[in-house]
This record gives sequence, structure tokens and C-alpha cells, in this order.
Amino acid sequence: MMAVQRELDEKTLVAKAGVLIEALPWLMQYAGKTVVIKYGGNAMIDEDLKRAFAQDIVFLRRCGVRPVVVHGGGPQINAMLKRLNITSEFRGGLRVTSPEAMDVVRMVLVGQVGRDLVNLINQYAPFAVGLSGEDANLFVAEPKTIELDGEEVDLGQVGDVASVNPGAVLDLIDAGRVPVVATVAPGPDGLVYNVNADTAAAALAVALGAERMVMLTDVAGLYADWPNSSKVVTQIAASELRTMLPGLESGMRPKMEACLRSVEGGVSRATIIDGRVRHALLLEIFTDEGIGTMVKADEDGDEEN
Ligand SMILES: Nc1ncnc2c1ncn2[C@@H]1O[C@H](COP(=O)(O)OP(=O)(O)O)[C@@H](O)[C@H]1O
Ligand SMILES: CC(=O)N[C@@H](CCC(=O)OP(=O)(O)O)C(=O)O
Repeated sequence: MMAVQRELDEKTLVAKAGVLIEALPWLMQYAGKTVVIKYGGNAMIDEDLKRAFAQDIVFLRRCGVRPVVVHGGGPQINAMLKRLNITSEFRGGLRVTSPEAMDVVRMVLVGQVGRDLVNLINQYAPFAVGLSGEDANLFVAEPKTIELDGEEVDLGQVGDVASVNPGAVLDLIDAGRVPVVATVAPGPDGLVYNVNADTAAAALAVALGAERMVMLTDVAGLYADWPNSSKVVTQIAASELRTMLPGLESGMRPKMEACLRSVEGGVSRATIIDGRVRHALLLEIFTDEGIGTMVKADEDGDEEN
């Protein structure tokens, strides 16, 4: 068989090489480092996007990064609750979780969303292993209470992370696996609790001493004047974010709280990125500018990525 050389468009080739070269310092910076990636249910929009995410995870792992996936599944839980005619409401960005709803949360997160992700990643390379907060007591939950408008709100079986036992996750990472974590967790009373995935991702990132935490969601980042979406905050220092927190609404509140907690717990950067953009994760990790909103410790410098 004869092979012929196509006419080369030098500019295109140089641009392609440029993309790879731009990645070089970041490849060196993150090789061997743990990166916790929170994959929100709202970013799991279609098969193509989910496939691109699975490829990105395999790409990271092949570059020597130690990725850990923590997934959500809020919209998927909503859909199943609806099918089963079970009502649920959100208060302060958290699902008020009855025992009946808890069964569905556990079934959907562990048995559906987690399994689908593991399956997808393993279609590219057999790295992914699914587990939940119940496995080897990865997370131990405590009942969570919140105050809204000066009143204490009963959230039912919603938990905060009281402690993390990261041994099972570390074993998997050390064996070259990619843990895919669902965020239901046992409580002190033998019940299973519904832990917000942002909260759990932050707790795990801190416990693992992760270098970075990246959260994929369905907005371009933190909007400065929500609900106006014209201005995305590209960088914010922890102290500034702390001041902004009480004014934040719905899902953004637990998300930004989680970013703050992780940075205050030693994670060098926590970033929210737009999961609707194909390969958003690679763009964030391996390009100079990155995308989305980056939360940094107060004493951290100004450089990008
Ligand atoms: N200041 C803000 N900037 C961006 N999004 C905001 C803001 N305040 C509230 N939101 C809402 O938060 C949502 C993201 O949170 P959530 O729905 O919990 O996402 P996920 O499923 O990714 O965890 C956005 O879709 C948006 O509707
Ligand atoms: C307490 C609480 O609200 N738990 C969440 C858990 C899933 C989650 O966090 O999913 P996303 O990341 O897709 O929002 C819920 O029940 O929806």
C-alpha cells in the first residue's frame, strides 16, 4: 500500500504543537499530585459531554496525575423521585431528605449515576472503581442543621462530613485506580445520610492533601451579579469569598462554601468550571489561562491556572 504526504499547513501544525507545549509546565506541576474532581449532576447533560469527561479523566491519569472523582446527581435524583411520586424540596441549596427520599438518593447515586460513570471511564481504560461514603467508612456523617431567616430548618437525613477515612481511596489511587465516589454516608445512629456532593468533595480533598479541587457545574463560574450572567469572577481570595457567602443563593452557596473549606484546609486552589464545555477539565488543568472561577488562599499570588 502506498502512503502519500498531504500538503502541510504549517500554521495549523505549529498551533497544534503549541497547545501541547503550553501543557508542559502544567504536566510537570501536576504529575504525581492528587486532584479531586467534583462532577455535578447538572453538568452530565448528554452522552457526548459525559464521554468527553471520561476521556479527560483517563488523560489525566495517563499523564501521571492522581484523579479522584466525586459525583453528584441532583437532577437524576429529582427525576427518579418524580417517577416514584415522592415530593422533595430544597432549603439553602440542600435537599430535605425523608427516609423514603433517602432510599431513592442512595439508589440513584450509588446504583445509577456512579455505575454509569465507572462504566464510561472504563470504556477508555479500566481505571475506575466505584465506592460510596459507606465503603470502609470513607465518610462518617453527622446530622446537618442550618438556619434560614433566623429559624432552624429540619433537613431530615442530610449529613455533614464529621470525619473522613481516606484509606480505601488511597489504596485505590496507589494501585493506579481512579476512585469514583458517591456521597451517601453512615451516621452515628446507623442511618445513612445524604451528603451534598460539593461538601463531600471538599472534605475528601482536604483529607487526601489534594493539590487541587475542580468542580464541574452548569454555569461559567461564579457570577458577580447573579442572576445577571455577564460577569464571571475569574479569581477570588478566600477572605473575600467568606464575605460574599451569606449573599449567595441556591446551589452556589454549598459550592462556594466547599471551595472555601478546601482552600482553608490546605488545597492550593479550588476552581468551579463550566461542565457544559467539552473537555473543560483538560482546558482548566493544562492551559495557562484556565477557565471558570478560582478560589485561592489569601496569601497566594496572582498567576493563572
Ligand atoms: N452567583 C451565582 N453564580 C452562578 N450561579 C449561581 C449563582 N447563584 C446561584 N447560582 C445557581 O447555582 C447553580 C449551580 O449549583 P447546582 O445547581 O447545585 O449545581 P451542581 O449540580 O453542579 O452542583 C447554577 O446553575 C445557578 O442556577
Ligand atoms: C443534601 C443534598 O442536597 N444532597 C444532594 C446530593 C447530590 C448532589 O449533591 O448532586 P449535585 O452535585 O448534582 O447537586 C441531593 O440530594 O441532590
